[in-house]
Amino acid sequence: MEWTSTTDTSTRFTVHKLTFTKGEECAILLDKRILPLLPPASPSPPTALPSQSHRTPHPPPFEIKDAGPGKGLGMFATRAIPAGALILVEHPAIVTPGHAPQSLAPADRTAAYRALSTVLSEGPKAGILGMSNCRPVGVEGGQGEEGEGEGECLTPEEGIAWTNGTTIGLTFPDEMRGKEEREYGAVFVVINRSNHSCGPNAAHKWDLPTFSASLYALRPIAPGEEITMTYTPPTLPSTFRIAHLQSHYSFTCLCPHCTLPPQLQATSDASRARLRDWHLHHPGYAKWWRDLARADDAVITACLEALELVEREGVHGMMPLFVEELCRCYAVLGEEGEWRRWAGVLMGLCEVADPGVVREVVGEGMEGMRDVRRVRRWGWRRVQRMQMNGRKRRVHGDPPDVEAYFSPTLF
Ligand SMILES: C[S@@+](CC[C@H](N)C(=O)[O-])C[C@H]1O[C@@H](n2cnc3c(N)ncnc32)[C@H](O)[C@@H]1O
Repeated sequence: MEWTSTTDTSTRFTVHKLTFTKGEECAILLDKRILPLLPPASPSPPTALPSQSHRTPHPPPFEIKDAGPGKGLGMFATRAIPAGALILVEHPAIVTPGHAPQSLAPADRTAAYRALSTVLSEGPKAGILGMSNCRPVGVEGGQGEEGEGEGECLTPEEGIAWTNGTTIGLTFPDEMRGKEEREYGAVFVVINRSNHSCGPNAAHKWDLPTFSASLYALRPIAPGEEITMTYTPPTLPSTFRIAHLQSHYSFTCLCPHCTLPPQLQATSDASRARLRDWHLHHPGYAKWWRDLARADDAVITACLEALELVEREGVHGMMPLFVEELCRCYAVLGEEGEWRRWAGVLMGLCEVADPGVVREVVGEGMEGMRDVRRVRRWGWRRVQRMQMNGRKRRVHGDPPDVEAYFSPTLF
């Protein structure tokens, strides 16, 4: 990829164009202080997907088509997509700061956003200007001081950035500490065609070194099914979600999770609140594994219950949290059948989303799958129980402390 310094739109911002190896282009409106910290121009291997090809599957498992009244276009599966599978890898077409340009004088703000499309070649420019814009576009050309209304944008580029911008991580210099200063959004011409659902079946992951995002399935997606993401935290109460989607994206969410009868809506909100606060109300592996006063199935029971709620509410993005806990529990209990079952689920779910967690749980190079005794803390609890029963000595290397035998809460 190649960086081309282009337009200084104000003392603070500049627009850069990045051209990738296959000719895709990205226009980036940046605080100048970030420039030296951008990824090097040379292509680098992806960090997100070490175990698989990081290219969009061929042919792509989706098509873009009309999504029905009021929804505009959407992304639809053209074949079955398994849970965790890669759907698409894409470079952004534009990147913009979330808030800072709003403080610029209208003329500078207009120039900054305008430059985003003018630096692009005709094809990518048409691609970006064809994206959805849910904001009214006000007076253009920097004369907008009086004309600016609520949520109004000065140029189509600004409205498109607001409607489609997906938060990405960049590297920031120390002096840029403010949360708002560090908020950058990227618009992807294909990924951002996916519409919202409060029970989404897909999510995306940003990879800074390759300057790309990977869209992947959160659960199995059937052929013909719409591929959806969430634009708002799905465990918030439905009234919050609906208000947020209306104010930010100008649509009323009519997904099945927001249009339940009142009684069922209250139950759904309560279930989502429980999932959101799970760590406050339920025992977790970290506090349980050495605590032999707690039942062996305490965390497992809680996780299985959580997974039922996840399934019922369609918030599959939370699944890996609980599946990881199950794997760790079954490892210390030395239950090979259950461990293999859940490790297989985790590997599928996290191949794209979080390969690091798979390495931690299953071991480097999946060695735990070949020999479970290589899994960290394998059978520790079982051995301790046998030892307590006088049948076996302590496992080599484990601490002989009293906490290992009794719950700290008993003292
Ligand atoms: C990021 S775009 C999604 C793609 C868009 N449908 C298109 O045609 O390009 C966001 C816009 O799509 C529409 N949209 C997304 N999800 C929707 C939903 N669940 N119901 C109705 N409209 C939705 C809204 O107009 C929203 O402002």
